[in-house]
Amino acid sequence: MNEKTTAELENLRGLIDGVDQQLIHLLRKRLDLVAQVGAVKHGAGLPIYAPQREASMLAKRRGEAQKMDVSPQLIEDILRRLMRESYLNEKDVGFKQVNPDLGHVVLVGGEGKLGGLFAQMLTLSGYQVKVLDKDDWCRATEIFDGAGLVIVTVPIAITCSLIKEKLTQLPQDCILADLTSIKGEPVNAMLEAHKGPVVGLHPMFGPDVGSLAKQVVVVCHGRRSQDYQWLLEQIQIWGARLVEAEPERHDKAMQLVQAMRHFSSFVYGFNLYKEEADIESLLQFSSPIYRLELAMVGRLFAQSPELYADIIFAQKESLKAIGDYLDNYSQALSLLQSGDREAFVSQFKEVAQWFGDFAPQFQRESRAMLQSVNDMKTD
Ligand SMILES: C=C(O[C@@H]1C=C(C(=O)O)C=C[C@H]1O)C(=O)O
Repeated sequence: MNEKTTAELENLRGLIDGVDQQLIHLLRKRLDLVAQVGAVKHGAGLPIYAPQREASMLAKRRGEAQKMDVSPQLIEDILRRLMRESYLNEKDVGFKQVNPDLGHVVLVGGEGKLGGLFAQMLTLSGYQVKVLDKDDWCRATEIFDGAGLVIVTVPIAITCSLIKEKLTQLPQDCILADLTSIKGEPVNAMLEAHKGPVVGLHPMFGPDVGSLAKQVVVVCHGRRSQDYQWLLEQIQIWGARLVEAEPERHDKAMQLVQAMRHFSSFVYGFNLYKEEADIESLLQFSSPIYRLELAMVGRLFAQSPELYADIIFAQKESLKAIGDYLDNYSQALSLLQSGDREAFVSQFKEVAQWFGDFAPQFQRESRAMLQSVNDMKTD
């Protein structure tokens, strides 16, 4: 590089640094305004997450960006990231308490990660939370006395027996709820053990989400839904979206969404291990989609084997879904073995047609994810 180029670059880079510094000031200003919105909403008992405001704001900013020859997608990406920050900051002000007259809440298994998240959200909403974990059963009568809500969040394998054996003497009008990732058997066990209000919940996210905004919680109604309506409202104030489902329909979906999905991620990792793959060099050669796939598989092995065993072994019907997958794999493999390229292409088209509009939708969604995977690269 000659001196002139160096000087020119230095000058321009100095100007860019200045713009970036202004951005930090603007970000600070925006965070302060959002905090004020948070305080107003908290006072009025409104959830922070306001999807309609977001949609109309994004539409306006996209239009304005376009007029200034700035990519609409760029401003949308930036604003979405900023809005995520807004939800995280909500924890500083706490949440409206929908039912101030409720007695205390007991979290059975509250020392687990998901239990911990619910304990935190309930405490931030003004409820008194007591945790009952493995070693506390000797004090159970005292802990349950006066409880308005009991939430069971123990490993799936022991959920039903624990409910049937240990939760039969709860206060009459106390709400009994669970967070188990299957719903049929736990909801039945709760209905059997307790004659008061019962509701099954399944948070469709892990305990490491920073905020519940936009997350989904499945609700399976048990009994006396008017008595736990406030709890559903409370969860919505945390920003989550509720999806009501019959336990059977939920459990059937879980055979694919959880058991089959996690099991095939497990097999993917198992196969890499058996093949003695060199992850370092695979990463070097990987396209962003492959890296994303490795991230999905790798994160499984960063978590508890017991948790995944619980999820995969939860329903014996999942064996059928997983067996079907193996059959379909073999069938597709035989296409390959027969060298019938035409047949493969026509099978591909048939599946693509079945995906319909979802296929291009998933392509758009993954494009954004792949770009952020690429942004994360540092070497
Ligand atoms: C700040 C608000 O709350 C949330 C955060 C937003 C933001 O960061 O711009 C927009 C909408 C809400 O989801 C608001 O309602 O204006």
